[in-house]
Amino acid sequence: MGQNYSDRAAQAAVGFSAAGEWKKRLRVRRRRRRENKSPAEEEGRRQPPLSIRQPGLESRPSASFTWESDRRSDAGCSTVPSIQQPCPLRSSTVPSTGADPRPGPDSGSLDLTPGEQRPLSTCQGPAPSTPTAAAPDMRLDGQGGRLRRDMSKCDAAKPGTITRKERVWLEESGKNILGSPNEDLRKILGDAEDCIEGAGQRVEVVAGMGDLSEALDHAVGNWRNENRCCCSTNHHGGVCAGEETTKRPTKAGERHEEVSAGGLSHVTISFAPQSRTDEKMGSNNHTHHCPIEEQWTSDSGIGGLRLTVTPPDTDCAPKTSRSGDSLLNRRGPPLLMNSDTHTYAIPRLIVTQDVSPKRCFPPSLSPQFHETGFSLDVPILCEAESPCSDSGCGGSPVPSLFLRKLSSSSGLSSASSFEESEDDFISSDLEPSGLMVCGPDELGASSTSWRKLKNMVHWSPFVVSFKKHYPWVQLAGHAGNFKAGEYGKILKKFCQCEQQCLEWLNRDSLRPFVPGYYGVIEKEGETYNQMEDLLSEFESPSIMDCKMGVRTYLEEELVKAREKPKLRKDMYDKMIAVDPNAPTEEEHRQGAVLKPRYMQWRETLSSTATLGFRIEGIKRADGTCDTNFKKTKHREQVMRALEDFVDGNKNILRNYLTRLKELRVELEKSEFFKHHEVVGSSLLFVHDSSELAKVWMIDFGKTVRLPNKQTLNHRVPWVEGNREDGYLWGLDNLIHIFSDMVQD
Ligand SMILES: O=P(O)(O)O[C@H]1[C@H](O)[C@@H](OP(=O)(O)O)[C@H](OP(=O)(O)O)[C@@H](OP(=O)(O)O)[C@H]1O
Ligand SMILES: Nc1ncnc2c1ncn2[C@@H]1O[C@H](COP(=O)(O)OP(=O)(O)O)[C@@H](O)[C@H]1O
Repeated sequence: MGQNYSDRAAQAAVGFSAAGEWKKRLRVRRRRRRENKSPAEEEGRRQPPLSIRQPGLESRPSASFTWESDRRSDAGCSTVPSIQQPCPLRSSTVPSTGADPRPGPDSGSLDLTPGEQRPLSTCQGPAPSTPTAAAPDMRLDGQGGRLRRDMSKCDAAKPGTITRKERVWLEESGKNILGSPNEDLRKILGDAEDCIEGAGQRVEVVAGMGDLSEALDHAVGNWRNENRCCCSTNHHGGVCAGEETTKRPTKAGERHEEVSAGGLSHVTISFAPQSRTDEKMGSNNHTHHCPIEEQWTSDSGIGGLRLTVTPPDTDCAPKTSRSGDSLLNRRGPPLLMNSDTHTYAIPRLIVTQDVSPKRCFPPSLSPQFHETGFSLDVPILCEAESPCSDSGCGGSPVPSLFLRKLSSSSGLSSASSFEESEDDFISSDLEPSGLMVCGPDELGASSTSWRKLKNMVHWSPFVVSFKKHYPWVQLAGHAGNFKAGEYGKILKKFCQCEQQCLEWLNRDSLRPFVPGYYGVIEKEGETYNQMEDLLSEFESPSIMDCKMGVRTYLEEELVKAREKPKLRKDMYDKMIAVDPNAPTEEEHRQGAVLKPRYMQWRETLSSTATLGFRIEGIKRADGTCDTNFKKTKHREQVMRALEDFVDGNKNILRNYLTRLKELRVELEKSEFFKHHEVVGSSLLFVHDSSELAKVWMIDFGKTVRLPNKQTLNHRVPWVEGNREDGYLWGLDNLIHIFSDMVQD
């Protein structure tokens, strides 16, 4: 902790270079490419099919599983728990098919996963009647009416077993339920967590498999954390375990888990509401919110896992169920064919190099801007400025206390805020270098200045080995913005705008596509938003950050730049590092540019303006990183980068494509998305050698709520004033590119 950053970086560098590990990996990777082998083939890392059978079923009520497959994408449906012997965990009231299973506020208990009680419907059996329309080849199975199964692929010989080819999904959300055990449990626990947020409740989780304990640890850790509250009611967790009849409350913060020989783990987690307000959170005005309907109704349907929530004695219970979101009702938006021809108007404030000198600015503009160029007699900001004051978090009343980005002065301390990590690896330099290795080899021990650090993180990924068993990579964004959290969580510098977005998004239909949000936390005098670490479920993940939309600055940034132009020397420096001829003569003279000018230069240089997204950075499983995509502009260049990212693996491409399409469906339905201008937000792509491939939306620091009832279409071209961001247009193009690559 007391160690200064340069010492630790130097130490890391020594170990790093000595091992020569990165270079070795590079060589292996190149060889693999030459031989056209996947990393899995090369390393023989594919997991053998794992078979877990529950002994002692007779004495201990549970469902049994046979886990037939390795870990795959949740979209791929290839991880198949087959329910061998459905068996009630305890006699509880299971709603009949199609019935609303939710209790009234006074009911004693709610079983969110009624699946264990019933066998899956057989191929021969009659389809249960259901209020929801079913396609001819589909019908509801017997699991409480909210789980759907494609019966057309059912194996007639083993009707109760879900085969590899089949797809089982939640009717309401369309989400596949097959996935890795940890993922399944996390989902359930995540749901429970949200219910708990409403008020004090008792949540019982019965995990039918011993190897789920890590996920339990994760969730219980989350719940136990007293700082996680994002509502005014503070909870403390008392956790006990064992047979239902031997539940014994323990001290808050403790967890006892009993894992039987058969691997059945039954954990009861009780949360008692406290009336006091969390003093720590006092400065941040958290509003208590009731759990919304989706959170009550989104069960997992996983046999063997059971979640029982005793509803609070409050009026927060949901009133209506979500309906009409069936997968069957999904509609795909039209594909855009000629994305490259799409053009957007460029606001007149901004001068790019190829703009005709005759271009003139409207008289409404500040006198600093006129035909002859900028008279740059405006203050020069030698350091990057916080967008929370300059531009970011636009629209939100953000006190300057909550800076989203670091100012130069706070940089060094923020860098050292990674003291929880064992090694800090910072890769090379301001100079974009194409393929970069995520190692500190090039980083001299003398590179202590914040300026240097900030730039390095700006231009190349920041790899941090959190104490918690896995490395964490910050591919893009601002140095010092992140800090290690508990296992599975990261802390990002507090930004009220982002907080509000994450809170809403965690209750929106987009929830599966955003990091879980765990409230505000204070650590060492700094305030952070605590969120899910999206890398934690992967092994040696490959990561890509794609910034979405046709515009990377808020409309209000333009307005501000006109009213109070500020010159940015740091942006000028970044500009000439890429292209010394990019600045105008005037800008050269001043050695500075305006932020929107820089941002727009970046947009037109890359694919942002022409495709509605751009690649910010890629980190591959072998440790190599590349952030030199500033000039990746054309479709073919993007395809090459993507090809390289997935190492030519079509299954991964396919899984990404499925996930992107699912995201698009949700975006088109989302209330949040309709009502927000989403600028500077990224899609984080993560996959690993098991071919698990997921995409999430991240970075909502410049996602701004629209006034009154204004809504956006997110596809139509932007003209200043309409606030359109081109997010969906970019996603359409991305999907189109992935589709073409899958078909190729
Ligand atoms: O990527 P490079 O070329 O380094 O440019 C960066 C990114 O556009 C940042 O966006 P993001 O945070 O999405 O990565 C942006 O922060 P904002 O999002 O605050 O606009 C920075 O503005 P400043 O923070 O003002 O420097 C700008 O300098
Ligand atoms: N929830 C998350 N889980 C894992 N990695 C994340 C998460 N959020 C951000 N990152 C990493 O940090 C980088 C920067 O994140 P971002 O939110 O864009 O930061 P900034 O606001 O500083 O631009 C991303 O490219 C990604 O590598």
